[in-house]
Amino acid sequence: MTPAIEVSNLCWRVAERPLLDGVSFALSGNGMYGVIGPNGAGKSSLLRCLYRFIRPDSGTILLNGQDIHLYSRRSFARAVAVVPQELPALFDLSTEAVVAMGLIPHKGWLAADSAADKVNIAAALAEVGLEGYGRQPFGKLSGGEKQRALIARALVQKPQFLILDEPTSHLDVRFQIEVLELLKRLDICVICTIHDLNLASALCDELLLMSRGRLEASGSPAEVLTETMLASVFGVCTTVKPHPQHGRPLIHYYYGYNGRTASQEKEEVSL
Ligand SMILES: Nc1ncnc2c1ncn2[C@@H]1O[C@H](COP(=O)(O)OP(=O)(O)OP(=O)(O)O)[C@@H](O)[C@H]1O
Repeated sequence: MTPAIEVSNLCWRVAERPLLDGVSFALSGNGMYGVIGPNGAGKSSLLRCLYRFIRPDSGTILLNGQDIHLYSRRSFARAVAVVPQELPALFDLSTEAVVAMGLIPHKGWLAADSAADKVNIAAALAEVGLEGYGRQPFGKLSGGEKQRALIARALVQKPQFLILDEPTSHLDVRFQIEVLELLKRLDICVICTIHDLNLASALCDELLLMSRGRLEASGSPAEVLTETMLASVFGVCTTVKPHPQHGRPLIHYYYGYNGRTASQEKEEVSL
C-alpha cells in the first residue's frame, strides 16, 4: 500500500528557541524525498519527529491518515524503518544478528530465524555490498560498512516508509551512488537527509529545503536548486546548469564567496 505522509504546522521549541517552526508538507506516494539545508537547519529534528523520537510541541503527522502517535509500537515499527545518523555500538552482535533485528516487528524478540529469514538477511547484506560479512562482529566493521549493515537491517524490515538520516555520510563515492540508487529502486516512500546537493539533485524525486527550522522551499530538484536559493540559504555562489547525462540541476561552486553577490563573484572568476 502506498503510504501518505501529511505533516501539518510542526513546531518544536527548546528553551524558547524554535527548532522547527511551522513545517508543513505532504509526501503523496512512493519516491525518494531528500531533506537538504545548512548545518543546524532542523533536518534531523524533522526526521526525529517523523519516527516519533521527538514529540513536537504542536502540529500533526499523519501516516495513512492516522496520527503517528496513535499507532501501537509494533504496528508503527512494521510500517516505518529508520536508519539513524549515529552508528549504534552493538559491539557484541554479529552483523547478521544486527540485520535480523529488522525482522523483530514482524515476529517478536524471541522467535528464531527461519530458513527464509536467513535467506532474506543474506540477500539484504548482498544488496548493500556486504556479502560474506554476516558472521563478522558489527562493532569491528568500518563506519561505511556499519552504515550499510543498518540499511540492510531496514531492508529486511520491508517497511512502507523508510527514514534515513544522512545515509551516505560514511560512504565513499561509489557506495554513495549505489546506496541511493538501491533506495530509489525499492519503490517505497523514502525520506533522507543528504548534504551532497548534486547527489540529491540526481537521485531524489523531490527536495525539502530546510533553513532555520522552517521549510524554505520544496518541489522538484529544478524548482528548489536555483542559484538564488543556494545563495540565500547556504550563502554560496554557484552556477547551476542541466547535467549532461540526466538533465537535472548540476551545481558548480565558486570558492571564496565571502558575502559578495553571486554575479560579482562570477565576473571576477571569468576575468
Ligand atoms: N535536543 C535538543 N536540545 C537542544 N537543541 C537541539 C536539540 N536537538 C537539536 N538541537 C539544535 O537544533 C538545531 C537543529 O539541529 P538538527 O540536528 O535538527 O540540524 P540539522 O539540520 O540536522 O544539522 P546538520 O546538518 O548539522 O546535521 C541545532 O542548532 C541543534 O543544536
